[in-house]
Amino acid sequence: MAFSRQAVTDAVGDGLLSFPVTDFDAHGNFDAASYRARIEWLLEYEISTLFVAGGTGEFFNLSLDEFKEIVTIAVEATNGKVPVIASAGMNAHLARQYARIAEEAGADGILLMPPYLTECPQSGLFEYAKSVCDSTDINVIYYNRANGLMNAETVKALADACPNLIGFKDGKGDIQALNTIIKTVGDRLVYVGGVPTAEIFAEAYLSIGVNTYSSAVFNFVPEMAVSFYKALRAGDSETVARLTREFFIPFVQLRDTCPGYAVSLVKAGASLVGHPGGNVRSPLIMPSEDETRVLKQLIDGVENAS
Ligand SMILES: O=C([O-])C(=O)C[C@H](O)[C@@H](O)C(=O)[O-]
Repeated sequence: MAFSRQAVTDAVGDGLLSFPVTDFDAHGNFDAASYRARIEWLLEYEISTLFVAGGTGEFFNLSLDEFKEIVTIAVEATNGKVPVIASAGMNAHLARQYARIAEEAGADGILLMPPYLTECPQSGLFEYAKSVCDSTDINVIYYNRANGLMNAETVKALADACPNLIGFKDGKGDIQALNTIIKTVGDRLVYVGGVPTAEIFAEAYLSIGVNTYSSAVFNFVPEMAVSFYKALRAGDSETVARLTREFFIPFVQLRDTCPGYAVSLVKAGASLVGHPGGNVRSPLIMPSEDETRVLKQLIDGVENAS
């Protein structure tokens, strides 16, 4: 852990958050050299925190050994420039193992994913998250998504019980529920916008006090992603509206044609801009040639405009 708890909290709560894809070679194996080069490239841009092996990094498709290598490389390549957060999840037992690996590799925290597959009562979600928080000294950010949605009372109880819980990442986009959580728990936690293609929600997030979001498109249009974030925070609504119209709305339309494209299109985009990371692993699939052509036009559009 290279940063103090306060420094990690500040970084996660203010600035653009990068969620790199994970590099695979032509045989589908983790490609360490390519991944290291990707992290070094992304660090040339203005980001506040690096979240490795996240959803966009195909956490759900990685072995424990690959996870360990990914976190180790990310910590080395980042070299204390920004905090590194790695994921943890699947079930409480495995999540504690991921947290231990992340901590030993020098990560500053974990993004705790919802439990795998099963429906969960609020008290069970509380126990799941608390057992992981209790097992580690590093910071924890809970990812509120899918079957793991917590209500305001559960988040509040968790924040009271776990001093190392520093943040709450929304992955649902239910503004009423998120606003209730923020107003109930207050500034004890930092709040992160984290729906797929979070930029499409960024204005709504900001209006209720969520200053940061995870950017997957930062993987292939980093300059534009940083410009969008800066325009948002500076109140430049004209730039925000233009980029939303010209890039994010058509991107989200393409994304919504196939489940999993929030990740697959990002991998395709990385290849298109000369930073290939191989193909996604199943159960995800890569976009077709026609879809990749549409994506290329969107990328060319923002690159020509900047
Ligand atoms: O784990 C992840 O990759 C994410 O939380 C989500 C993405 O970065 C999402 O916000 C996006 O697609 O922009």
